Amino acid sequence: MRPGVLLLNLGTPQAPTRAAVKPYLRQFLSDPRVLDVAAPLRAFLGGFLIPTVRSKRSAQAYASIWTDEGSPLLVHSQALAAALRERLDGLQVELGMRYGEPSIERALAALEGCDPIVTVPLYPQYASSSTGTALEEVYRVAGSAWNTPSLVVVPPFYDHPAFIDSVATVAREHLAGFDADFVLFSYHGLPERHVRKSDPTGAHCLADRSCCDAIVPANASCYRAHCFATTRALIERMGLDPERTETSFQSRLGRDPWIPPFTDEVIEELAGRGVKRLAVLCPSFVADCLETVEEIGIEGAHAFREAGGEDFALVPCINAHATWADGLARIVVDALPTDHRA
Ligand SMILES: C=CC1=C(C)c2cc3[nH]c(cc4nc(cc5[nH]c(cc1n2)c(C)c5CCC(=O)O)C(CCC(=O)O)=C4C)c(C)c3C=C
Ligand SMILES: [Fe+2]
Ligand SMILES: [Fe+2]
Repeated sequence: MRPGVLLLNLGTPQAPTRAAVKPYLRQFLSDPRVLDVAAPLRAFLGGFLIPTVRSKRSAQAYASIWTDEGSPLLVHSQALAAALRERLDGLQVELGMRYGEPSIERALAALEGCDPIVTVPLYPQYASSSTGTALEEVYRVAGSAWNTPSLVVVPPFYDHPAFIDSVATVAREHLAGFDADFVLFSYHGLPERHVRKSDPTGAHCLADRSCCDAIVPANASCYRAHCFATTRALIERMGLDPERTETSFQSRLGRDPWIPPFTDEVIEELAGRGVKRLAVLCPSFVADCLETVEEIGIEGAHAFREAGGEDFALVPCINAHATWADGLARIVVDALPTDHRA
């Protein structure tokens, strides 16, 4: 049988309007892997309160980044799927979004008859609220078919050379002529509780400041450990002075403790410490989206200048850059059973 490829990403509203953002937030925040509280509380917070309160501001933020082709996350993810199709002659490549359209169900229906299906969660670092929930949906849908396909799942690629090279290449191209005096690696944040839950020993993650200094069995699925591993690999690959870099976490939501330090606070502190030319990379996002373009590129840049900084450069995500499309094509081919490789 012929193999297929399923790219997974988060999903995005259909339009930058309150009417479209509200059901998107409702679906997203009703996910027990995202809001991991008792079901009645989740139904109230995620199914009603947060979408109601947040949808107006969120729709305005989406409107500020929307393109003629649509939401950046969807546009870049579709471009990556197309670039992969070109490189994987003969393989069917479909994009499935965890929330909204094109859904995982629709993508798997389009891949009917393909076997195996190489499944690629487009998240470099593992989190239950990103990779975990997308894979749970793939297993549910694929598992309900009469002829269940074989699935080959590409593992988190947080320090894979193809990913690290791509981020470094885009950064080098984008920062040519920008003499950064500090580089910030800003990752999507996560509640601390989620980090602790990913530790099978229950004793390692967040127990002390060095828990993410290396990947060990206890933090093999720890999002924070994966993020720090990405930072270490990028510092080395980009030849940066570690003293002129920092890792921080953005986009926190709600009142639970999220993993520090927080990007918005770090950006202001850096300006206060005399950093003038700040470059920011967002290596937990493979595709540019609300969290990179608006939160960092608009809000972060504004906050940095208000606090005394001079120049701010947001490095774009790897999107459908040729280096990344080449690298991902290699990752897919390497994941195929040997009798399917060209
Ligand atoms: C990079 C991986 C991601 C993790 C891990 C993640 C966890 C997580 N997110 C929320 C809440 C929100 N995230 C939102 C947007 C958003 N999140 C990711 C990725 C991860 N989230 C992306 C790529 C995007 C952008 C989507 C787009 O359309 O561009 C939003 C919606 C936007 C907003 O209103 O701010 C929310 C809400 C939680 C609670 C969480 C972990 C528990
Ligand atoms: Fe998120
Ligand atoms: Fe950890």
